[in-house]
Parts: sequence; C-alpha cells; structure tokens
Amino acid sequence: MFLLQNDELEYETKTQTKSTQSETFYTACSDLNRPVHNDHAKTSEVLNLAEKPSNMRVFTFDELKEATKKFCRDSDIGEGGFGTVYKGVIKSLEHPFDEIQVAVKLSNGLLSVLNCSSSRPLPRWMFVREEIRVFV
Ligand SMILES: Nc1ncnc2c1ncn2[C@@H]1O[C@H](COP(=O)(O)OP(=O)(O)OP(=O)(O)O)[C@@H](O)[C@H]1O
Repeated sequence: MFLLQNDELEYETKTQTKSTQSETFYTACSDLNRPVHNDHAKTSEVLNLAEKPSNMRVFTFDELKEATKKFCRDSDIGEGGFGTVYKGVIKSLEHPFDEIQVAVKLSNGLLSVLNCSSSRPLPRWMFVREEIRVFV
C-alpha cells in the first residue's frame, strides 16, 4: 500500500517475499530497493525505479524485531482476525533524537508495517506497505 501522509494519493500493492531470517528484509519499502540478481529483471525501468527517493526510509527486519522487542507481549497493541499488531519505536536516521513509531503486524509468519509516524513529519512522506514472509 502506498500512502502519502496527507492522503493525496492512496493505492495498494502487495508483494510477498520468501526468504530466510539471515537476510535483510525491507518491510516498508518497495522490492525495487533490493539488489537485482536476475539478469532478466535488469531493465532500465527497474534500475531507474530502484533509485531511492531521498525521503524514503527503509525498515529492515532486524530493526522491526528490535523495535518490537522481538515481538514480545509488552509491545502487543491489538489482535486482528489473522494476527497480532505490535508497536515499536525506531530512531530516525536523519535526526537521531527523533523517533519513528511503527505498528507492525505479524500474521502466520507474514510481517507487514501497518503504519508509521514521526515526531518530525516530512511534508511528503510516502509509505510503502509490503508483506513479507519471516521466520521468528
Ligand atoms: N496503526 C495502529 N495503531 C495502533 N493500533 C493499531 C494500529 N493498527 C492496528 N492496531 C490495533 O490492532 C488491532 C488489529 O488490527 P488489524 O489491522 O489486524 O485488524 P483487522 O482488520 O481485524 O485485521 P485482520 O485483517 O487480521 O482481520 C486493531 O483493532 C487495533 O487495536
């Protein structure tokens, strides 16, 4: 799901990635930021899109795991029909004293960031929601 913070635009896309825990997961950004190993996928279109917008913040699986204290009960903020939602706090890279609050859903091994907000909101902060398979 792509969400502009001011609700200018909203549309949805879902991707699922099967991988192992040792790899880095990007959970709040597009697949396009991943290194491309498949030669067939190395089209100019993909490479152009892979250039990360300056206001894009990528959350890795490790960051989300740490932010939610390994998805512990203390971080549990709700139960959905198909999984548990956890809160977490991640330090901003640009402003180390700023915090980014995230709501992360873990549902039968599928992880996604439902929402994130910052104490210093960017004027056009694009939120890309991605669902990935994890082993926790
Ligand atoms: N961004 C958020 N901030 C705070 N709490 C949230 C947020 N998103 C979800 N929650 C909490 O988690 C609960 C479950 O949310 P979820 O989106 O999983 O609901 P659901 O629509 O029932 O899900 P499902 O698709 O699994 O049926 C919510 O009722 C709410 O209490």
